[in-house]
Amino acid sequence: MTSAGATNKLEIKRNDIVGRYGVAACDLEPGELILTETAFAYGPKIDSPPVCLGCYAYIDCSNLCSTCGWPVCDVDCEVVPAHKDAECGVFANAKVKFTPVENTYEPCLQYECITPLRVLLATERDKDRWENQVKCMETHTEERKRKEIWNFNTVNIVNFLRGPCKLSRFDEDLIHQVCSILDINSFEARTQSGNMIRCVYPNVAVLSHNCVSNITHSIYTDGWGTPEDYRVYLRAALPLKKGDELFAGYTYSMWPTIVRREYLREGKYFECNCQRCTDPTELGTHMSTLKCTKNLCDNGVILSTNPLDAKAEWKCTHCPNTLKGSTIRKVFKTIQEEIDQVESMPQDSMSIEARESLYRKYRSILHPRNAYFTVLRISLAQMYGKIEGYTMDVLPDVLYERKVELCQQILENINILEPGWSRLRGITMYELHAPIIMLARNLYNNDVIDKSELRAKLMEAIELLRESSQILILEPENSSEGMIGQAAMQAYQQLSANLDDLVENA
Ligand SMILES: C[S@@+](CC[C@H](N)C(=O)[O-])C[C@H]1O[C@@H](n2cnc3c(N)ncnc32)[C@H](O)[C@@H]1O
Repeated sequence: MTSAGATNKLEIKRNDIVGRYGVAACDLEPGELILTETAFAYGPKIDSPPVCLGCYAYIDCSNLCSTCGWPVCDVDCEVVPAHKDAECGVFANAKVKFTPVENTYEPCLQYECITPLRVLLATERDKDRWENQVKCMETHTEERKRKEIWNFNTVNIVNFLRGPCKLSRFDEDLIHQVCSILDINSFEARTQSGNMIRCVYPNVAVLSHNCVSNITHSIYTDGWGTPEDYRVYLRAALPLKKGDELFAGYTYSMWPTIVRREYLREGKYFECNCQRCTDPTELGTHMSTLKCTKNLCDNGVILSTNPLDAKAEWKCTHCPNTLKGSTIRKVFKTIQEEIDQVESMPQDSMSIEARESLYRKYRSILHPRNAYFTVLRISLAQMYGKIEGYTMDVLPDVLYERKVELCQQILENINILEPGWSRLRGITMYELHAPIIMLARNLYNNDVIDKSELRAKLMEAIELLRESSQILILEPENSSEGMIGQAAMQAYQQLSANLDDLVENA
């Protein structure tokens, strides 16, 4: 298979269960580029609030494009090709103006048509790619016809584009097909404004899902809205052999099984039966596990009797206590809502305390390695050392120790759930190196460790920086991960060059 920028390292196969899927066409090293491609089209996500149609930043909608009358930041964003050469001309010709909205933070119905419209226009502009790569993408049309989304799209996208937008040249089936292609196959990309958009990559989207993926993808953003913007790079995360199936992760890997499977069933129309989903302990990570809270129970844990059935009972390993699958789902929903609330707070000392307080609150019911603790650990590990009042230079030893513990616990789960060169591994290793150095210095200054132990600790930090920079240096230079990669590389070089002096003069 070839396409502009693609390589010959991906072979596309087909079976009756998943349809098309991808395998390695040759042996691959971790970090090795498998393929790169531009997006066929990209634009706002479903349920997007009104964002600038040039750069996707949140806006108050007071500035409108002088050609079409839809929201943009300023004249620079008006002329971004992704907007100017797409919906701008359609809306201007049809005199379809943006209707002001009361709350600019709420999802805006008028925006639902933007990305489907961009894809429709791309079917005409890039006919070959549409015919050869995009038209054949999975749509799950029959299942979707039975769902609410079908009527929603008929009213808000099909009728709107064919009616007021005067685009009757696109027939109803094609518009529905495009909406389905977007829902089943889109990848999310972070724009320079920090907001997420969705992009269609026909080759990368061939990969099947597995809850333990073996590839990584990075999306490069220059922000100018050209076809090169949002180019994707697909890489191997692990050493892979020719013929090995390549698996993407369609869900957040740190969600528990019941939540991942629900997302895949509702949004991607399949039941995931991977090894991780089948195992009640999630490959020994205990991401779904709860503690038994029965008074007389001695250290029992609650596990699903059949993780492939959301309605199956959950049972204690040590006592007769049982719970319904629906009860567990409700517990997870409540915890997720509380975490979402904390995550919407400004990142300051209060939000650190709010996370620690959630951590304490759920200690009696969740297994120490449960997914929601991992989610809290990931943000806490990145906040200790950065947030005002908690910067590295002022943290007491006990909080260096807390940061080390958080990072090590995250890495234990990453080793199993995101093996190889994952971004989260790179970031966590970077976060871990600093408290190790600070603690080692303090321990040495207080005569708790000697020079050889100090050297060993510094070498541990150097190794973390080496691995972190190796992973993150592959990320786009202007992304937060890419910047951490550059900082890790610099710190690695400096620390390696000065190790002897640092130990001698400590
Ligand atoms: C992004 S597409 C992947 C490419 C698709 N197989 C094709 O033929 O175009 C996602 C769809 O592939 C199928 N799929 C992906 N991973 C799967 C899995 N682990 N088990 C079953 N079906 C899967 C589902 O139909 C899903 O909606």
